[in-house]
Amino acid sequence: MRLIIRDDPKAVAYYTANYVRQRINEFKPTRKRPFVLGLPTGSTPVEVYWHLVDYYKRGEISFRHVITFSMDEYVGLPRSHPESYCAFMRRHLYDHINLRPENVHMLDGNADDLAAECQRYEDKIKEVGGIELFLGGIGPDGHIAFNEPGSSLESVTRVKTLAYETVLANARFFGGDVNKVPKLALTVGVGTVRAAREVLLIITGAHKAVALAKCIEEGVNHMWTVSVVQLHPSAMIVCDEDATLELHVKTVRYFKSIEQVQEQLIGRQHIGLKGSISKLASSDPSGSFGSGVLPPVASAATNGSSSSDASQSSADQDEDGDGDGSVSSQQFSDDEYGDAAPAAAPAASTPSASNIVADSSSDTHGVRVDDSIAPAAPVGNPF
Ligand SMILES: O=P(O)(O)OC[C@H]1O[C@](O)(CO)[C@@H](O)[C@@H]1O
Repeated sequence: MRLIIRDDPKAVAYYTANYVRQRINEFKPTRKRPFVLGLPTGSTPVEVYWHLVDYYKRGEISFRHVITFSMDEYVGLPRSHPESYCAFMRRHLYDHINLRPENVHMLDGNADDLAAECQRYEDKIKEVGGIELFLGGIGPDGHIAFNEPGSSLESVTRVKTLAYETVLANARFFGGDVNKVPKLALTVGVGTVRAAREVLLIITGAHKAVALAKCIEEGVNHMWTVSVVQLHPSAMIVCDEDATLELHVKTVRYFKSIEQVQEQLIGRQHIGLKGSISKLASSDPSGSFGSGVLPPVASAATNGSSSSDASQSSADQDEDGDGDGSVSSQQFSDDEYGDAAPAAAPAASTPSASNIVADSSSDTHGVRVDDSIAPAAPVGNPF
């Protein structure tokens, strides 16, 4: 497992969005070989989504051949309700990028047969070849998706009763009224997340510090379902300093030093995704640590790829999947099948990462944008 520690939630979002962009672009998805992405709701990923929207609008990424699966959904809440996870995903991401509607998968918490709906979801994930990257958040009680304490670590998509702690935590989205928070949800299982080829968790805030400590410093335990990432061969947690408050100093130093040593010994340019290493830095032919003084971890502004190295911009993706290489930027914006993908929101209503303001009192999952450029947030007609 890798633990990436950044100063604050903004830097966490920036790192994570860059990582997702690089993973998708490096994968070079095609129609025949799409990139399958699992996505969370909650306040933590909001700024990640706005960065991704921003990258899409700048032509640095395409979602044309990306298939998404949302992690969970409340039971019984109409999809048109602003706090349904369907509405949330549309508001913050889906309505602003070029995902094909048929590639967007969400659980239906109003299905007549909830068990059948969960089975349908699992079947669909298998049908598309499994999830390549599962982006996840956690609750303060250490749940991943809505897999509350005590969930089977082998669980798959199912109906779950929410823990009181989760209901309390989510009451802020329902005017602070716990009675308005749905008590049941559909959620992918712990096993569903584990089956993904890569898991990336974002954890911010002091209120999640105990959960992070349980996840990293103690054993795999169904009472802290996030701890299952210890068993995953390709898992990464990106957290902020506040979330490390309950970790031992030694643990924090250890994970920070890994990043620093790698940068000094290998060089940022030689460290690929998933921590892969192409070669050692030529500036240190002896392979030694030199003076032993480690360079500081770079700030968020220099982390990840720059827009110019956008890991083979999405324009490099082979649109028809026949392996014949790149497409032009014109092809990039066309819809080859005429089945108009969700149009990008007009510039005036586009969320911009640079305009994001922390606002824990807002009802927009703790983040708001300058009203003059806030997304129109069309909600209602679910995919
Ligand atoms: O990011 P927040 O607002 O703390 O919420 C995290 C929550 O969102 C979820 O992703 C629910 O979908 C859970 O993992 C967790 O309960």
